[in-house]
Amino acid sequence: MRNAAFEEYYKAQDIVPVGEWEAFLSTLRCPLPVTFRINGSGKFADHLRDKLKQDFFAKLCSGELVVSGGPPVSAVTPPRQLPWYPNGYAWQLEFSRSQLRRMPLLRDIHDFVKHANDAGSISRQEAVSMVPPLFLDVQPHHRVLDMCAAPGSKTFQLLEAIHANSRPGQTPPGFVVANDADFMRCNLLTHQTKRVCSPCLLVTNHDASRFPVFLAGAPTAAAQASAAGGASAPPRPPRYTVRFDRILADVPCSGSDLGCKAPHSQVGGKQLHFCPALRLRKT
Ligand SMILES: C[S@@+](CC[C@H](N)C(=O)[O-])C[C@H]1O[C@@H](n2cnc3c(N)ncnc32)[C@H](O)[C@@H]1O
Repeated sequence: MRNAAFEEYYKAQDIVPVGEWEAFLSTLRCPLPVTFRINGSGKFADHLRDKLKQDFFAKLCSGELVVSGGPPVSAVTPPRQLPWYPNGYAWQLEFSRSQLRRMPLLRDIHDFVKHANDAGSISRQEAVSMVPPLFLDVQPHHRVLDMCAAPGSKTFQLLEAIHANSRPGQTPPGFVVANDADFMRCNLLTHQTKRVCSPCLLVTNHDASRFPVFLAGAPTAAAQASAAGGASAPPRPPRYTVRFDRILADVPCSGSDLGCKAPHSQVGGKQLHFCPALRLRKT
């Protein structure tokens, strides 16, 4: 896992002290642990968390492991609950491939997580990616704009916050506008977020640097009466510009092949990978 161009690029950024260079590289080479989040909007979320703990993780910690054939495998790192994530819904698993192959209980856990992910009751998501929506402290009445939203793991969390504490069948007053400049990725975004089954979501396909102004009309008494089958021609409600209470701009990483969909800047013949309009760059 060496890439001369990558190293040259990062050295040129001058962000890693010389004495920490090797530690920096070896940290980058460590495989990421599997992390996942139980989807809090599902009505079985607590049940799922307890099942994982009791049926799988408790057995793992009590050493009930059968190893099938071959040389002994290294000790398994116990699953770790991410302590900062609410309700004990986020977990981290660190199994190597050989452990997974040789230990039936680990295989069962792996399959369970995979199927629960396919069914929409959990989401595989990196731990760092779970953090921004938590910091936004979204409340059910908030109007939220997720500017660069696809494939939608953070949108999912934002919607969960909008629906927090709502009773079954109740529609919260807030909403999330999830936007992405890439049409195909908007498709992915719709697929991912439809698992929340929320009427409080609008998916849009715009360049976030030229995001259109949203107009809304306050429902007048006449309009409400009309909707209820009363008056025939309600007057047009006054228009106002929608202001968002929370905005998430999860702009593309500088090294990501997703790239910015706004025009790139050219400096000295080199293309700069950042969103000029968003004035943000993520490394
Ligand atoms: C880091 S990803 C977003 C990940 C997403 N927030 C999540 O948690 O699943 C960045 C996204 O920004 C989109 N994008 C790039 N340039 C954009 C622009 N000018 N306006 C809106 N979206 C843009 C890309 O298509 C990509 O889907």
